[in-house]
Amino acid sequence: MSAEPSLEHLRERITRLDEQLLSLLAERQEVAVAVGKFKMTTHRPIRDIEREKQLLEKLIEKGRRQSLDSQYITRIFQLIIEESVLTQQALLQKALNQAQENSARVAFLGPKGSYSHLAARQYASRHFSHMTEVGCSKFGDILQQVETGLADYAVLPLENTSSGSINDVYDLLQHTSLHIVGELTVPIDHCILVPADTRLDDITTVYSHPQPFQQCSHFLARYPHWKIKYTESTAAAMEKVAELQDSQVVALGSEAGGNLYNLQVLERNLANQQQNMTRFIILARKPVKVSAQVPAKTTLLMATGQQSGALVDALMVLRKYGLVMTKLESRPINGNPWEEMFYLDIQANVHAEEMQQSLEELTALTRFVKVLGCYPGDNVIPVSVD
Ligand SMILES: C=C(O[C@@H]1C=C(C(=O)O)C=C[C@H]1O)C(=O)O
Repeated sequence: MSAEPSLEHLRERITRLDEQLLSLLAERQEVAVAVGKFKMTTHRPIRDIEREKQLLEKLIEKGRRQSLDSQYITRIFQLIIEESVLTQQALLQKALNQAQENSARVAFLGPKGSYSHLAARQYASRHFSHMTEVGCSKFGDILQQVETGLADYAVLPLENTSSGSINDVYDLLQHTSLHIVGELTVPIDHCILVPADTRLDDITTVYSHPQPFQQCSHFLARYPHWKIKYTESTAAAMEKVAELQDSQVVALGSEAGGNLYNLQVLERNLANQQQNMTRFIILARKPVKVSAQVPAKTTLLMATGQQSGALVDALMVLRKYGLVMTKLESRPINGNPWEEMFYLDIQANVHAEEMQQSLEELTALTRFVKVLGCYPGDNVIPVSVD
């Protein structure tokens, strides 16, 4: 009689396989770094879409023969390739900017566990071997820490796919002396975090930052009796809920953050948009050079005159030079009622000929233009095979 393998035995096998996967991922990443070094000396672009397509095609084919779903293979390898591309980008950037920082002081919103904290950690893991965390309680303080030299980098959320632009941050950018040196897009999965066993119907009070409340407004509309309490960050909400230990009082925030406060997930994936993501920017006192081998983004701040068609005229300059604008945002100018400041993200390196020509023409055409920063784009658009 052959005995069925025990659950324990099966789980041991899974654990061993996961460890092997991990070692293989680390080995692949090492090879990607070697490829990055090769590209550095041969001046080849980091991304090779054709190679990625061929890889994926073969993997899907081989996977199919082993009964693995093509969507599953695609998702996994898109993620692996993204990590490989971003690691190579960071390598080139470090060499170009002769960055010798092994350690950096990074300022972000909130105590440990906030989304900004998770973003800061993610950025630091790719760029520095050690990060000193500088948690701040206000967006303005984050910039000030770096402006005054108490920190080296500022991490700020700029826009979210559910709630749109974060206006307070845009307004602060008008007055900062710092430069944008990087961007980072982080998936945001809002969860109801609880200190003890509870049911949704038993909840009376929810703590969080205004942003998650906005991003989860459809879900929250189902529980109109819940009392909404604002905190300065999601981490501050978790801290509060962990301290109160009342099963009727919960926080809205990330699972990873909740783990740090021993809170459990009662409900997840609560944002209005299925793909809820926040784009963060990284700022420093000195601008960075962006290698011509990596995709660059340039962010401009611009005030046009108020004559008819002033904005159209400015945008026509971009069209003339074939520049792609990925974002246009307008914000009021403090003290000048009804006047607007425009923020433009352009897919180009500030040193590219067409960008320099555009800047020259925009300077002549508008009241004010300032380059807020030129930085490597982190949006690695995944290849797919149809
Ligand atoms: C590793 C390389 O760099 C990039 C990353 C790839 C990968 O991780 O498989 C494939 C192609 C490139 O876009 C490479 O060129 O081979």
